Amino acid sequence: MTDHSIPVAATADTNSNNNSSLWQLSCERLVAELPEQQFNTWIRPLPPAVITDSAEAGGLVVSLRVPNRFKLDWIRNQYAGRIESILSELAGRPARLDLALATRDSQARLAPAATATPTSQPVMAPGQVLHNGLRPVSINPGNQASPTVADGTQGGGAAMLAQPSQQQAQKPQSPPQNLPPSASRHRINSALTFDNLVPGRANQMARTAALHVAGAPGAMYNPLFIYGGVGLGKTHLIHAVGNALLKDKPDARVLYLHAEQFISDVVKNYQRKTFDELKAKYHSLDLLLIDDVQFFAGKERTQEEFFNAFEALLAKRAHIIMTSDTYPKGLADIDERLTSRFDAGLTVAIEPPELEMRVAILIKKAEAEQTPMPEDVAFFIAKNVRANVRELEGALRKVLAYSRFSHKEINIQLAREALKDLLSIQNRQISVENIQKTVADFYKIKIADMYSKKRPASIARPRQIAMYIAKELTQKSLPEIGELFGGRDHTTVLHAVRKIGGERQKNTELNQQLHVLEQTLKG
Ligand SMILES: Nc1ncnc2c1ncn2[C@@H]1O[C@H](COP(=O)(O)OP(=O)(O)OP(=O)(O)O)[C@@H](O)[C@H]1O
Repeated sequence: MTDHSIPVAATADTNSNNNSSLWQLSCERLVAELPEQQFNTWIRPLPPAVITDSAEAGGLVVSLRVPNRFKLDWIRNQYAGRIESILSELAGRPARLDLALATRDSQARLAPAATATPTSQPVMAPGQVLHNGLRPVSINPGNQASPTVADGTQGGGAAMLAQPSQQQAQKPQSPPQNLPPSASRHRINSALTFDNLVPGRANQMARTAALHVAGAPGAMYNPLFIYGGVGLGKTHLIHAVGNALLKDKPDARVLYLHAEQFISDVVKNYQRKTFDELKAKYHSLDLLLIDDVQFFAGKERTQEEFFNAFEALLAKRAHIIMTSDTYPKGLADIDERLTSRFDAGLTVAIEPPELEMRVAILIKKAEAEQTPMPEDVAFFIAKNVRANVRELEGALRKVLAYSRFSHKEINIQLAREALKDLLSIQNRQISVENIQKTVADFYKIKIADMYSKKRPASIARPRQIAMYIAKELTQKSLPEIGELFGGRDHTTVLHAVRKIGGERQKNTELNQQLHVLEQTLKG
């Protein structure tokens, strides 16, 4: 069902090549990063990954099959996070690793990573698409996941990536376990609901608006435009709306799709000259949930077709919810007649979650894995992993795997060990000095002005922004920060933190600048 390849390819060959070269490129990065012996022991012997694009997972699902339990635990524990971030970076989309034991059948086809041929050796049958929703398979090593089979009737990239294995090709295809029978039609991931979306200040407005739409689509807030940085729960939220509406009205015509799927639909229909089909598909919906519309940038034909669908849907009071990494006016290379329409309903941001919300998310996610998480450990992780919820999940996964692998109970010491790479990277990168330099560069002031007593707004404001970021991204206390800003009083720092934090909620441009600065600092 989630059927396009990486990035959007038209032929089976291109898909396989993209698939394989993405994995090869990641291996090249790992060769450069890891000590030779580690790479040769753990990574080189792996068969090439099978990479599919999964709307449910909100990005790429990278399926790696490992020959034994020991290796599985070790790779999951030591390398999974890094492999995911390399692949995400290379593909320009979130990538999630689905690690599992190789079946006997697939073992026969294991080939060393470094000798991967341009065509991958996938472990799936044609028409099968890896489905792991957003439930990380890797949290549960008891799950010896041969990939769950999802509906592949839409055909397309992922199906074309796969080569049949005798045994699997004969298996009857059953619907994925955690999706309702209609899910393939709606492309909604039933695992992403309001129930398991932790509320907090960071998503308050977006969640409230989304609940409203789910209860009365077509009424208020149409279109609803949700924006925010990576991994903050935008995809989760719009799936939640779809699930809530379908629970109430199972016959509602709802469709979730990633913007790239719309692009690839336009391309397909353009080639086949079947625009009526495109219209029939999109113009008849009651609720369209479309993720990452920033991907429409520079795609004129797509923008035109989306404009038509948009107008048709609004005219019949169908609801449209979009997500993006930036607010409508900040979208580059998208026609203004579209961006102004995006802004015509309600535009809301999702912010990075604050500490308490991060703790609540960790506890909830651990509960879902039937592993109680001591509160002090949740605080420890939440204090150290601030970037976004996806990273928080990654850290949780590491801690759980480490505990399981080492047969030790979860406590702060264990979490510290499990996350030591991550912690050392953070400590290295985010110092107050680094923040001062980055902010000074960004606003084109001298670094010395961070410590000076100068008061013109062009200097005082960046200084306040740097203080705010220092409080957000470091463990320093207010007096310590004040000291590092030319011996200022802690009340000055508190004033800056409150002022910039408050403005951030209302001022989209400032919010955007802060996102850029935070991402830069987090590397
Ligand atoms: N408030 C929350 N409560 C529980 N889980 C959350 C919350 N916010 C995000 N998540 C989880 O974090 C992960 C990333 O969320 P999601 O994919 O929705 O992010 P996104 O904003 O769409 O990111 P991207 O822009 O990279 O696609 C998902 O597993 C999601 O379930």
